[in-house]
Amino acid sequence: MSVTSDLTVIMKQEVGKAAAAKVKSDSVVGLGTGSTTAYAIEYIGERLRSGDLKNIVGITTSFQGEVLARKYNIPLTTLDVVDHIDIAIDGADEVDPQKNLIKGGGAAHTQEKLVDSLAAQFIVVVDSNKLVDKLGSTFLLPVEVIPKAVMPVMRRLEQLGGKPELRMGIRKAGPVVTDQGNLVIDVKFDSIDDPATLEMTINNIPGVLENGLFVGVADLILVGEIIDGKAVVREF
Ligand SMILES: O=C(CO)[C@H](O)[C@H](O)COP(=O)(O)O
Repeated sequence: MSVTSDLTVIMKQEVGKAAAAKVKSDSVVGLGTGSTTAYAIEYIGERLRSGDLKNIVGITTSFQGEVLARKYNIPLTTLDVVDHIDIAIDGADEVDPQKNLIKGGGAAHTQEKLVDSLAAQFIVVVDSNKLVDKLGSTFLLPVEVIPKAVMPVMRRLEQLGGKPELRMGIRKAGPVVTDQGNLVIDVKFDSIDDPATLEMTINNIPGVLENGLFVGVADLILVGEIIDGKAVVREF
């Protein structure tokens, strides 16, 4: 492992721990997806085990989150059963200064947007590499589509100025299939000037389930940074 990736892991751990510390007893907790949120889930599990945290239930956003929640003995519920979520913790692929996000690096953005946007407080956990001045600078925008809609949606995304490509699996011959059984198109936009409009425009294309722009959803961003060789967590 390189020095850079070691530091990234430390930032992710610290920010996950800081988010887990914000969970209160007797609450419903949205559990996001990704390697940073995985640390938050682990630390929530540790707090439950030590007795520091009591009587919480989690709502997961992916198969990955469900496996982790079970591993750390976090009781789970669903949106069929509860009518509110007190706090949600989730990662992001890009965060802009207005707290708008690109998500979906793990192809889980549809369930993530459902859970994160219902939470009274949505906390985003990222390392400092995820901060950008403008969304779309470093990461492609994920769009979940039903399988039959791939080609028409790609053509429409091109008309909108994007360069779409179907997400292919790593160590899998074929496309990535989401937890809902759909496919993901990743789109490069040279410049996302108006994320709110683009989010709505893409979601209006027939066959699109959800895209990875999260505009006006996040309440608090926790950023893991390395300062003078030490991991610190900054909030904004
Ligand atoms: O949106 C997501 C999954 O769909 C993740 O939260 C996002 O990709 C960040 O993941 P990581 O913390 O592993 O960098």
